[in-house]
Amino acid sequence: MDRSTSQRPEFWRVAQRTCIIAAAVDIAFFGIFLALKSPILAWVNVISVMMYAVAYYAYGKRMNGLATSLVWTEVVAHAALGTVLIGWGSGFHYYLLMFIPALAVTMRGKTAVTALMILFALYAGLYLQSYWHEPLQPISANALLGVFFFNLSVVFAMFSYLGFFYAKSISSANRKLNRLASVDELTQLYNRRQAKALAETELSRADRNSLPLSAMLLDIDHFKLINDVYGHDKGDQVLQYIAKIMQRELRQHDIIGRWGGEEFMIVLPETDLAHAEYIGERLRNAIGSHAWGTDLGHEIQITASIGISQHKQNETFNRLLKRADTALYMSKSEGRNRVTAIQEIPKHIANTSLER
Ligand SMILES: Nc1nc2c(ncn2[C@@H]2O[C@H](COP(=O)(O)OP(=O)(O)OP(=O)(O)O)[C@@H](O)[C@H]2O)c(=O)[nH]1
Repeated sequence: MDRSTSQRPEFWRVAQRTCIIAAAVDIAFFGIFLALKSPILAWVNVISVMMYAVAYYAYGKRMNGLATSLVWTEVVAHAALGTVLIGWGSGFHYYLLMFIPALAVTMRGKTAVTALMILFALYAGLYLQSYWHEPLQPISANALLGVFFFNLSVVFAMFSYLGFFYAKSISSANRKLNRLASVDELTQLYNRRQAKALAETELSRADRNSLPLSAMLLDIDHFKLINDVYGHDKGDQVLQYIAKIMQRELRQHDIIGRWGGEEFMIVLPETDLAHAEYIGERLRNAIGSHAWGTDLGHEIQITASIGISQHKQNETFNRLLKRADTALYMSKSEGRNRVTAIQEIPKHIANTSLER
């Protein structure tokens, strides 16, 4: 039927649920029209209930096209018969209006415009028919008023239900999009863009409140070797598990982001250099002491190198990160599996063109 809803099973679940509501309304109508001595309309409702039962079953079996056609046929036929038999004042035509949002949401472009025009023609045609012709089976004015309010209430309730459903789908789609835009799929940590944005917010907060803050870069040692020897999947598993270790070892409000392939960036608010170094050691130990089993049946040693620096009042995030990066470079060049915390870039490194 459409492209937009084909990937949204919840849409079809709502359509299926609507069949139950509609069938319940038709059962009520069966009683009402028998009481009003309108047997034709009463038995029309029995056929409607049967159609909704088949549509419900078809939605359950994912025969969405068939189910939707049945619902369409029932609503159009019911609205037309109700209007022709007891008049426009019955309010049966309101049910047709429920197709406006349904069509606009589920169809696209010319198909949607054509379907909406057909719906308009049907609605206007029904009005003109009742304008030019008297109802075939009129009921008393009071009964007509009762039927009108019943129909109005049902349509009101269904519109509200659909409105809440569409609003819920939009906000859940937005949440998914935001998540996709800010989270790294493999590790479920913040991606680089989001980690940087959050880090910059924390930096301003630290500046405003004169609080210490440290940044840490953590890079897995010889990761290429892990991929080469044990395969890319094993490499992915290692990245995922290291993300878990970091989440376990760090505080809730620390920012952990995947900065690049096998490199992670961590911002530790309200943490000075000495304390950040202690946390870095704790992380390094947790990674190094973990039993990393392999499919080959033996364990491998995985280690990480860490570089840390503390934020200076009013400096940019890039400057802070540059020092943490230099510290990481020092950890790597001094043999890896170590933590280096610096507050100034050593002269002998500053004088060389360090580009990592
Ligand atoms: N499995 C996996 N590997 C990745 C991913 N992203 C990057 N890598 C790999 O990470 C490796 C990084 O290699 P290098 O930059 O040479 O670093 P290294 O081998 O860890 O060496 P040192 O950092 O110097 O200890 C490369 O082989 C990348 O292909 C990923 O998402 N999954």
